[in-house]
Amino acid sequence: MTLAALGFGPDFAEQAEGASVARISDVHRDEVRGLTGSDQVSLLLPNGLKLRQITVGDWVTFDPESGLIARVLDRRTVLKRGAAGNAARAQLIAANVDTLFIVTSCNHDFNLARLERYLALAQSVGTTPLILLTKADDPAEPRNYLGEAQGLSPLADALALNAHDADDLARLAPWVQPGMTAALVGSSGVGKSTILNGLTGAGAITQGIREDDSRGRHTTTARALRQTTHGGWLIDTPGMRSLALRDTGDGIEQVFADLVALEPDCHFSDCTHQHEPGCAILAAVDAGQADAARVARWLKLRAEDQLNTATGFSARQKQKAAGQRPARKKKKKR
Ligand SMILES: Nc1nc2c(ncn2[C@@H]2O[C@H](COP(=O)(O)OP(=O)(O)OP(=O)(O)O)[C@@H](O)[C@H]2O)c(=O)[nH]1
Ligand SMILES: [Zn+2]
Repeated sequence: MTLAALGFGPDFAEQAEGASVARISDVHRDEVRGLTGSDQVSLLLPNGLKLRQITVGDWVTFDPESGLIARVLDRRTVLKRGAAGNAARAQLIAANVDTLFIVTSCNHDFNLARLERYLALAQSVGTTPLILLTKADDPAEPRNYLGEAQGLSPLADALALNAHDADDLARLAPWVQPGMTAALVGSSGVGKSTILNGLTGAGAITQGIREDDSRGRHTTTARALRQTTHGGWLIDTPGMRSLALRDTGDGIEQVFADLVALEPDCHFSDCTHQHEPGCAILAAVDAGQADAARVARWLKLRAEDQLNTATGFSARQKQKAAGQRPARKKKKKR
């Protein structure tokens, strides 16, 4: 396997300046592992680098003698969420992800608001979203889930599949070719492990570690970078029960671009689109051009993002306040 097949590119090579590099494959409380293309290595954190500052998918330079990490290379993309119990503190989920596989199933898990949340997350970090609807083989479900998911946003496509079916899974091959990285997100029980096992050809070995969490629930806690049979990479992010948005304002604007475009037509510049006279959004709802439920989901998502982002006072906001262009914007254009 080559470094290029692991996703290493000229942007990382330039930063590494010839030092030994590894891609982080596993982050556990007591062990960090990486892949170098030829080896799997055990890595140590230097003083000053905290476990929560690195994540699966990261590229690092390290000392091959000691295994000590020297530096974490600037990420192309990074997925994060509000930490459990404290939404304003960011928790890293995965780095250098090209495609976000947003997994839901054709049953009670299917939830438009949650899908919009994940779409906003994908857009805000510049990863390509793909909605995967599992359990499409369930005969008890007459609802047109695929149609509803495809209708959510022109930014995202959706596929319906049976995660146990090899031919269905083979349709995901274009997103997991050598050098490419996809990450699975979605609620517990929707089929992420089934997709991971199917695409990596692994059985019980990569079944993840099930541990009792504090609430006595069983959740897969292993988060890892695994190679698929197509040569590319897949990151599972199990046990993500909640997804608190922070710092995804850009993504929300893109997912609801049609509504955002109407805002300048509101009579009041600080219109909340809830009761004001002359509101262009309410007018669009009345005229049947906008869906009231979708407008409500948009306002709720935006309020949540603003709250979490403001309390955290992110680096990006600071940059914005200082009149600088956030670095992330530039990267999206590649
Ligand atoms: N019939 C059918 N069953 C599926 C499908 N996908 C997953 N399942 C089943 O649904 C259950 C949950 O699937 P998992 O793959 O463990 O779900 P998960 O998303 O990894 O769940 P966590 O590890 O808790 O995050 C298992 O019993 C799977 O066999 C599908 O497409 N069709
Ligand atoms: Zn308005």
